[in-house]
Amino acid sequence: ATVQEKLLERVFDEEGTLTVRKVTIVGVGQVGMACAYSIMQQGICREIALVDMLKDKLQGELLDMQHCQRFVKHVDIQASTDYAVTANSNLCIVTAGSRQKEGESRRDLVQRNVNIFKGIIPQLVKYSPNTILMIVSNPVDILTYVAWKISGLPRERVIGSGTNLDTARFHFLISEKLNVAPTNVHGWIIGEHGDASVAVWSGVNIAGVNLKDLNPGMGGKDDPEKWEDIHKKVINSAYEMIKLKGYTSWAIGLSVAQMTQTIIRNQKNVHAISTLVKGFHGIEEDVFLSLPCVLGSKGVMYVIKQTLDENEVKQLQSCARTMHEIQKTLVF
Ligand SMILES: NC(=O)c1ccc[n+]([C@@H]2O[C@H](COP(=O)([O-])OP(=O)(O)OC[C@H]3O[C@@H](n4cnc5c(N)ncnc54)[C@H](O)[C@@H]3O)[C@@H](O)[C@H]2O)c1
Ligand SMILES: O=C1N[C@](c2ccsc2)(c2cccc(Nc3ccc(F)cc3)n2)CC(O)=C1Sc1ccccc1Cl
Repeated sequence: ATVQEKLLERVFDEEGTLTVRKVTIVGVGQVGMACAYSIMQQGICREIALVDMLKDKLQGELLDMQHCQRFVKHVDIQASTDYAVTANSNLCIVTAGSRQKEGESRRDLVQRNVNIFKGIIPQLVKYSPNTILMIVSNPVDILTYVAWKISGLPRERVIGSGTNLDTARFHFLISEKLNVAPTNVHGWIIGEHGDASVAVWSGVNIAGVNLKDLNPGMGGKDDPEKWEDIHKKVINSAYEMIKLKGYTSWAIGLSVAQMTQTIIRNQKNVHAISTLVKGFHGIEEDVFLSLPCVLGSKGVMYVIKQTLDENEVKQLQSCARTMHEIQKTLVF
């Protein structure tokens, strides 16, 4: 087998780049507007459609975005509570959802968001049957599975933002420790987005130098340099931000804009995104978790077949079982 065949599991053959470039964002809250602003500011697409339930907030955000036109490359922005405004989108980003209520169980939150998705996903597919769906709403891995089931779209066109943000925070924290730019820190957080994510320490490298070769205890309990604290900080800093400012927006906005650019421009960059992982690393269930994927204008082109150590595989399979258990209780 060639290196490419050993490295990449093909999901589908590419069909070339897009002509019309339109992105829809559902949910104009803190995250949705950070995504919209980042995408506009980077001139990634020609049209942006905003959808929400709240008419006034929608109208207010539309005006504010339109008043940016003097400062950015031209982009047509439309907003409506009517999904017709989303027609012919290449990518629909879903940030709509409701937050966990005080003392609410995760399962109840999920069922509430499933009910919200039943009102959103079919509308998006009705007006843009060829769209890619990118789910950001939490719990993102389960809601990406729910969007896939409700939409009936092929697996390559339904993705979740997954651990793309977790991995970006991971790179930043390692860059601070090593005094090397985050873009030159290579390594992946995979599996479930959030608290139960899996840091692939065996793959963290700078210029191809594996840090674990320099410190075999890296990521473990008895590591004198306590590198595992970096992964813990990826998780704890999210809670710290919620405590300090009540939400998070800027990093997730830029993380989503980066993936949007890869898709709209068919750039084939690799991102850790939530995708159907059945068949990978011994996972047998229909669950969505994050693995490094090659993204293009038609969605997931390849999944990277990473070499994981026994502990990393065990953690990933545990995430898969958790997802499957919760998915079994959902009512569509
Ligand atoms: N995946 C990640 O890395 C990540 C990071 C940060 C936040 N998030 C998630 O993003 C989601 C949004 O966070 P936020 O801070 O923007 O919340 P928010 O409450 O500020 O915004 C949510 C928006 O969704 C809208 N909405 C609710 N139900 C709707 C429906 N049925 N149709 C259309 N719009 C609807 C609301 O009106 C609101 O404007 C949350 O689930 C949050 O957990 C995910
Ligand atoms: O930066 C965040 N902020 C959120 C947030 C934003 C507005 S309200 C909560 C966050 C922060 C902290 C915990 C948490 N947990 C959660 C779990 C399941 C849910 F359905 C919803 C939220 N979510 C949403 C979220 O996913 C993130 S990234 C994140 C969270 C926890 C651990 C690691 C990372 Cl990289």
